[in-house]
Amino acid sequence: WKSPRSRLPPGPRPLPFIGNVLDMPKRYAGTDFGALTNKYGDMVYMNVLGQPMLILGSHDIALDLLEKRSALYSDRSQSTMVHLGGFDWIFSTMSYGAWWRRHRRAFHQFFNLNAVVELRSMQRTQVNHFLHRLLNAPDDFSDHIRHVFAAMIMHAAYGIQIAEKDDKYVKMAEDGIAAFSNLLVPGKYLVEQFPVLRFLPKWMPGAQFQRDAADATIVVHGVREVPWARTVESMREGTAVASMTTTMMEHISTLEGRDAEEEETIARNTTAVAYGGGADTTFSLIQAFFLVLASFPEVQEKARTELDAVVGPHRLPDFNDRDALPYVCAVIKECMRWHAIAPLGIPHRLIQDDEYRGYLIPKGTLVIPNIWAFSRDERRYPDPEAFVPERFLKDGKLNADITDPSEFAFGFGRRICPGRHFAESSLFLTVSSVLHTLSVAAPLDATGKPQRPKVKMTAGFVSYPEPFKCVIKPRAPWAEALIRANDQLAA
Ligand code: HEM
Repeated sequence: WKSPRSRLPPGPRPLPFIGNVLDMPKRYAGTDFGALTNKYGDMVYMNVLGQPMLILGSHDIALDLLEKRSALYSDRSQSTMVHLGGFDWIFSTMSYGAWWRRHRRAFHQFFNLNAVVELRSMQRTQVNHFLHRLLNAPDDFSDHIRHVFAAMIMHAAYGIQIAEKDDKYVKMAEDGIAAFSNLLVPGKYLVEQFPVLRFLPKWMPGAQFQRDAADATIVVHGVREVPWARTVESMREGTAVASMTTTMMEHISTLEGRDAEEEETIARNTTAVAYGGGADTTFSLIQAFFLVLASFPEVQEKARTELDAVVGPHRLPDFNDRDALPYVCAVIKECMRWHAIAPLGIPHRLIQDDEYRGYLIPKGTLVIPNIWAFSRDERRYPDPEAFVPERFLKDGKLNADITDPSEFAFGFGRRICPGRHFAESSLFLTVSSVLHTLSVAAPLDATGKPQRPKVKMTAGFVSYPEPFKCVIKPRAPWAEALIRANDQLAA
């Protein structure tokens, strides 16, 4: 016979009242949780202020629980602050159930593998603008990366063409992400542990959370209502560009009563979620890609040899070239492995007691896949801190025996990222076009020696490389001419 506690997976001993609060990550969550995995094994159980948590240090266990048992492991924890701040329409935070499923289905309709093909010509136009901006103002590369993915998503969701600078819709969406992240800072709001506090009136001392939540609700309006209303208005005027919003509105116009009302709510919610889910994540990966180029010059050399042979100097690479560009594809895979964009994914919540490998996993446990640790698994990826695209290749082709990082970077099971096909096509076009036309190098110091940027990633739900400098130039006169010929952006 084993006591219930000894049947739980191993983990650090909890302290009275606070449990394992002191064992929570202090800096970069991937490495801090990775250290617990090294000590206790691939399943680490903790209890933080009454909330059970299970940290998964192995990709195989994540697949066993979050994919094979996804009927049990697809819920999310509910946050009082997200609710009070008016953000509970974001379906990535919704409980597992019929309402979430309807959102997910609506979203999937526009971003599934076949549907994203429709978005390719828009992506092409945006990447051409991006190359042109890099040519005109190379030092602002980080702003251009943010702009290109913001432009793609605003176009796909609303048919809105954003301004070159200080776009008001992008500003609203960014404010929304900031307000949402602020509400979710771990440990910031006591009301998360003691939901009864939500009844404190706003003016009471200690009710700052009420005021913060009220401020957030104002931002929500900008994210969810303003771009939507603008597109509906342009539909009335007959000037709307085809988008997720116009297609959904056309369908809604065939419905009546409650059906129409519910579908419209779902449509507003899913269009507004696209920016929050997609802009930061893709930005983070391309930022890491530029860091790689400035840090490992040999990668560019090898990619160019492949691109010169397959694409040549008279055109830009396109989606149809993907199969003929295994090295470029391996660079993208290695970027996704080397830099864990969402190091802990989004935790899944277990809806009933479960047993796995002889351990009890209690109902309500938050299961956290340590995606960063999966990407550092030395059995799969020897010398994991090195940037080696060749690890994905065998005899000049992609090697199907090596785990593709997109099998864990986008999460798991029924909650797997529904924007992954769109993300992957955006990444391919951006990476291949930059490699084909531009040279990205480390800045030189006073003695003319390259100053390789420091590789440091930010902590947080989405992790980015810390700001760095690089020198961007056209790789040859033909490349500059090609960029200018393919894009009419004002100089
Ligand atoms: C490289 C880019 C991206 C990465 C690494 C990424 C990663 C993730 C991860 C790890 C999750 C959590 C999955 C889970 O719970 O197991 C997720 C969920 C989600 N992602 Fe992405 N994502 C990316 C791009 C996008 C894009 C472009 C969109 C939208 C167009 C998007 C929309 C979403 C949404 C809506 C969810 C919530 C799904 C749900 O809870 O049902 N993501 N993503």
